[in-house]
Amino acid sequence: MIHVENLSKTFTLHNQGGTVIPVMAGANLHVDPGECVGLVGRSGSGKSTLMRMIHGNYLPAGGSIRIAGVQMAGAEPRRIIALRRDTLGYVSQFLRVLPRVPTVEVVAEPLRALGVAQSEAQARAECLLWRLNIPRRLWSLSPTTFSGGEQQRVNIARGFVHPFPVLLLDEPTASLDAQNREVVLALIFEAKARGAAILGIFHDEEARARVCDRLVDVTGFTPAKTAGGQAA
Ligand SMILES: Nc1ncnc2c1ncn2[C@@H]1O[C@H](COP(=O)(O)OP(=O)(O)OP(=O)(O)O)[C@@H](O)[C@H]1O
Repeated sequence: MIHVENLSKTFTLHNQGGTVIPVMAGANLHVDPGECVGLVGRSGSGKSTLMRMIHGNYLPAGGSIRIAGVQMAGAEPRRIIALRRDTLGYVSQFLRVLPRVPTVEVVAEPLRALGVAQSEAQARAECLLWRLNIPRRLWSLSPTTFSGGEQQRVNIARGFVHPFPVLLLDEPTASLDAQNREVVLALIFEAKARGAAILGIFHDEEARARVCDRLVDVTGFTPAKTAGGQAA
């Protein structure tokens, strides 16, 4: 479902004399349906950068990213938007929402974008908010004033409300207590069981060991390591 081949990335610092920083070269990975792969590597090795390229936020310098058969690198924006709507779910660490939109609508929005009827979208959103222990009295309020852990759970509910075939998870258990962490791990197991291909960054080592089938060390994709034609 996710196929990354010979991917490279450079950042150009336009406000610092156009300095070009190579951060990744020769990155290869794949994630099959029903599999959860964890990205590991020291801080600054490029885990988030790789995830953002796969989500289509960062443009690679070279190489290929195919998701469910679609070539992401260089795809037209409307193709990327369509892929994110149908196929590619993403749970980032931070919730970004429009002010004044009630929490239940924030969670139901991915279903509404797919044309799911309002009543069904709302019911599915409420079910996830209930599973993730967001108090019912908060469902009609905007999540902008919620605690960090509550916002993260709203983000997770939004990412799991539609059975996306591909899921990118950036630290999904980072600010959660033990009980909610178990709920998130259960959601990940359920997604794997229905055949989702999942790529995640988990600093929570125990969570990583429990849900990941394989680990990919991004440190192997740093340009210094791949210089001279060494395989990554
Ligand atoms: N927008 C950007 N502009 C310039 N450099 C960037 C940008 N984003 C990331 N980098 C650089 O790319 C490298 C990889 O960063 P990245 O955030 O992907 O690492 P990471 O492995 O996710 O780190 P951590 O585990 O600390 O979150 C770092 O050296 C970082 O400074």
